[in-house]
Amino acid sequence: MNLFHQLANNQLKTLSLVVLLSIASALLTLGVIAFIQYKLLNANNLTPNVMWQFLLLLVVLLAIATWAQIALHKLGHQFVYLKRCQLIKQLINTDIEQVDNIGSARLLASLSTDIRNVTVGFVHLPQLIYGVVLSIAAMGYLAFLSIPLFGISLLILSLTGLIGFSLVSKITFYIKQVREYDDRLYKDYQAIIDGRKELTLNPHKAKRYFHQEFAPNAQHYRHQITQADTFNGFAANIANTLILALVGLNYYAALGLGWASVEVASSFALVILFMRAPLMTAIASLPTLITANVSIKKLESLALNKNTEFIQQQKAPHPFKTLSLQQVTYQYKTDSSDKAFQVGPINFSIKQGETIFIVGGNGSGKSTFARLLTGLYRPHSGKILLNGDPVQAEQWPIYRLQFSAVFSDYYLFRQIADGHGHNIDDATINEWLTLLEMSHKVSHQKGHLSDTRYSQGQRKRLALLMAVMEQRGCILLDEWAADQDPRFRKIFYRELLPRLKERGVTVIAITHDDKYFDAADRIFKMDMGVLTELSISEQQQNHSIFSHIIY
Ligand SMILES: Nc1ncnc2c1ncn2[C@@H]1O[C@H](COP(=O)(O)OP(=O)(O)OP(=O)(O)O)[C@@H](O)[C@H]1O
Repeated sequence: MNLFHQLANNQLKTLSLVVLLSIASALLTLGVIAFIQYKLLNANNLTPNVMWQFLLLLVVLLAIATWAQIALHKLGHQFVYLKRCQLIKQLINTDIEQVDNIGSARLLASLSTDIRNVTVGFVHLPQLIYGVVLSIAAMGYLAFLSIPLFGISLLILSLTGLIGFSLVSKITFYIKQVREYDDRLYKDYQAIIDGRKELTLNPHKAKRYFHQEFAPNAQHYRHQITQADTFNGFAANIANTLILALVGLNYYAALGLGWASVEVASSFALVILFMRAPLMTAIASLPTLITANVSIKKLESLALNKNTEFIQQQKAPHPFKTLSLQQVTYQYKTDSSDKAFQVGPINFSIKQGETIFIVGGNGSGKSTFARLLTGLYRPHSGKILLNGDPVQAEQWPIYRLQFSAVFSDYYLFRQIADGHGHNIDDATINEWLTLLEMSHKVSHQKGHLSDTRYSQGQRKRLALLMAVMEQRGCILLDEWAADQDPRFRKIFYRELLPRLKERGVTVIAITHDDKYFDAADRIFKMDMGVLTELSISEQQQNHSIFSHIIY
């Protein structure tokens, strides 16, 4: 079983202890039955001494059973904790292209649903282990009591197992479907939460979304889970009926056919009835265990990076001096027959301290180029040379350390840290908060911003603060000024960019602000994935000519 494999690989010692304790607990349970049978059912034996022995047996059983349960619960929760940490580290180490392919809804579904399913599976694992161990031990005891009656029991229990097995494959099928619909429901939740403004303004659209998207998915989910539960209930009822049939058959074989004495038949009935409850609980726990297994497979299907360690920087990267892209191409994957968008072949060279503007129409490939340049996407062909040396496959994590960025879909963290993850001194943070005209609004303590709930323009200023604080050689800004008011836009182009240049920082800014094109040392134009540098004369012409060239 997959769940068991993973557990065994991770926690072999504790798992062995838990299995031993479960066996001991099951054997002790049978010992209690045998004790009742041989000592308490005999009036001559009923002395205080025997009762003390009985009490001692019960106390030992209680202690061992409790120990087994606690050990297994601890083991299960420890496994889930480790799995959760491992998954997050894998996600951090996974290429952004793969993360984009999976999509945030599917990832969130896995991080919440799959982890929860695995947890629930573990909570039920003790019941399964206990039920199976007790049944095996009970069968051994039955064989000891009477071989012919044991033969009948084995036959009936094998039949139960066979029917159960065929039902389990059906239950597994439906549970897999349920998990697929979980993904779809997460997508719907995300659309409804992210699109809440649009849906609030247009209740008809909300109603349509509900009926056409959400409700069918929720109904399919309900259908599949009902099927899974129905088959599981059927499996439990069949097991229950066959066990009761076994009791009747046992009496028939003993008394009707004379295969055993009435005492042996009664002992048989007692053991079988005693075994019934744990066995039924074990069967009832099967769907949760199947679900946990489906979830583990689902987590594996995300194909996250196997590396569960944070990428360690062996040595500091060489300071950025020159960067050059030679014949670099990148093409998106496509599911449809449409030709996927491609950028390149791109030839692009820059030097430290230059201020570069990238201009181009919507969808021309500027943001794709930004991801390629910063190493988030890897070229499909061509070479990237840093300080004259080609970047090798294993060097991408080090290469990325040259850049900090504010992408158009940036995320604003509260932690302020330099490029090595260390705290920044307050004076440097305050200097930039003042330059960004945010010092009256934001405070910070121990490397944390007091808040991040500001206007779009203000949040972007804080994102720029974070990028500058990283103190990397090259800052990439994707339409940073688009959310700024005209006054601050001017400050950005006329004061902040020159200040960064003075400090030797290379700035690559994607922009549509033709009014400030003179703030750039060089301007590149992206058009349908092709990047070309504008000549000096083109750069010196007024912005109306730019609008003609670019748009
Ligand atoms: N994840 C993706 N999968 C497939 N194609 C994509 C993906 N992201 C972008 N594209 C395609 O790449 C093209 C370029 O997108 P990109 O975001 O680079 O343009 P842009 O120049 O930054 O546009 P804008 O100015 O509107 O931000 C788009 O037309 C789109 O078709």
